[in-house]
Amino acid sequence: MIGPADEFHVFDTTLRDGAQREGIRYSVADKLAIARLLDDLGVDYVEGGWPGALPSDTEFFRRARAEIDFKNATLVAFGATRKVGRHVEDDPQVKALLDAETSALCLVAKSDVRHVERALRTTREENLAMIADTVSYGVAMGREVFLDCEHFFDGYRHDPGYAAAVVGTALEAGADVVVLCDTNGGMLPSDVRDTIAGLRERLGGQPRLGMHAQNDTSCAVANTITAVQAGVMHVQGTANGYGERPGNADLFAVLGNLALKLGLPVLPDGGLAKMTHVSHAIAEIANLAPDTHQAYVGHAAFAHKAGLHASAIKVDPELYNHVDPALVGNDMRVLVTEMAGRASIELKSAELGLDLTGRPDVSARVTERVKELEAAGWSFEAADASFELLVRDELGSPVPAPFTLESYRVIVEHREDGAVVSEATVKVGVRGERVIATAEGNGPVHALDSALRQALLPHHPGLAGVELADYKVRILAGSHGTAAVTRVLIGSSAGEREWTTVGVHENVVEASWHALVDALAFGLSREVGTT
Ligand SMILES: CC(=O)SCCNC(=O)CCNC(=O)[C@H](O)C(C)(C)COP(=O)(O)OP(=O)(O)OC[C@H]1O[C@@H](n2cnc3c(N)ncnc32)[C@H](O)[C@@H]1OP(=O)(O)O
Ligand SMILES: CC(=O)C(=O)O
Repeated sequence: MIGPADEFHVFDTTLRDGAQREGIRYSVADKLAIARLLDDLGVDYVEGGWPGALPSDTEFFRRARAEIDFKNATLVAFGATRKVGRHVEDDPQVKALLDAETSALCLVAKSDVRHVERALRTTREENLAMIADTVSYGVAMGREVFLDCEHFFDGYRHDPGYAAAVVGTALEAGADVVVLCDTNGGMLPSDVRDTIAGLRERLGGQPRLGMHAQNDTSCAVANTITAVQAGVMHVQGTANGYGERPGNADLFAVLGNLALKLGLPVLPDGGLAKMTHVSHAIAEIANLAPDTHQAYVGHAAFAHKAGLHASAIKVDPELYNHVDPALVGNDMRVLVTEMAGRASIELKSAELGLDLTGRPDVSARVTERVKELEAAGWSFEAADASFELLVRDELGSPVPAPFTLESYRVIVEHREDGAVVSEATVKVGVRGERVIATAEGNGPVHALDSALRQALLPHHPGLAGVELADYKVRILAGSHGTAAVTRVLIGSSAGEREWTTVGVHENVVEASWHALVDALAFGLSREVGTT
């Protein structure tokens, strides 16, 4: 049923439907940057927004014309069919659409008779005339015209004859593709399959159909793939599934599935491998955290936690990956947690450059220590640096401690004027010298960090480049009669390099101290050697 691959369209609506997501507010510069990323990825169409409705979209089209030299994509302006009772030539919104000077237009039209009668407050015939007039006018103006049939699936269920008449009218008027929209996002794949089969039977021939799926049942990607299997030759989607309400079909999952499962060459050579980068770059521009667990492109899309998975992956990564992560520009990772077995430990160590081949004693001891520590509240999943220190320890080549601790002390002072100041004193041995240093900070950990650096810096100048970038605390409820403990994760950075360490103790300051000392020791071992 899948049509010819060279006729297939990938139509991105990140800048139109994607911008309808709560919390997203793109500037014109953001939109231009996203359009460039999508063009570079290799989609066929980029729907840029609604000129005439949003002043910033009008401005976007003006600047895109002047500033972007599209290599792969055609820019599309979105708008509605003419207003009820208006001549299409006199409709200011239609004029604004044409003034965007794109070679392609996407018109939204009503295809559910209930919307025609209640929302447009007009007749069935007038709606068909609005569609025919606007499509044929766009075609006469030399534009490629797509028609989005709003609420097509609900409309077809309610009155299949009318919904099919809308599609037929648009095709007769010259629409290049008529897009069936699940606007309320309530369909299941079986609804999509049966509706498209019924529509094709009514229309006969090879109607050029597309699919636009909202994600209200979490089926938008599945519905899009089903529509392709049912014969549509144009798919719409948005980067990371951004869109109105729960969103739209995630374009990256749609593309991954079409290319890697159905063998459709949906992107130019090399495009698929750009998906992970493009997904994350667009999330950054949208000012949203990338979804770690997003299919294909999420940081955890190929992250394996269970020991049994790792033991098979060690033999052959294909055994537990549905595709090679490199095909979509992603990486496989092995996570070390209490669910790890020896294979997880060996794979993770290899990832960190530590070869445990021929050292089953070390893998076994590390596995045992990880399980014990995780049971006590430690978490190595995000703390690769602490894991590496532990493995080096068991390998007999520990990272040298940059100092020996005599004692530390922290006080928190609440002053009469309401100011709260922390002060820390550390007494340490560094290269045979006893050093005492005191520092203030805006919190106890900051004060400790400052005092420790003050003591160490003259002997370890490399520490100057190490920064504390993140600090996370979690109280873990005690189990089996034990007291609650505090887990601290410290994220550190030096230039481009970042690492995380973990500390656990009943006392938050002591937990922080463990994470801090490991952070500095690890940083020194990487940045400036340990001498
Ligand atoms: C399913 C979708 O997501 S489609 C994309 C929807 N996107 C947006 O709505 C974002 C941009 N929208 C806007 O800026 C505004 O809604 C505008 C500029 C389009 C219209 O604003 P207003 O003129 O103030 O009208 P309002 O939004 O209240 O109502 C929409 C009007 O368009 C009419 N309309 C709705 N769909 C269509 C259509 N397919 N064809 C023609 N007219 C339509 C409505 O009947 C209503 O007409 P009325 O003014 O005679 O009552
Ligand atoms: C056109 C569109 O965004 C919809 O029907 O959902």
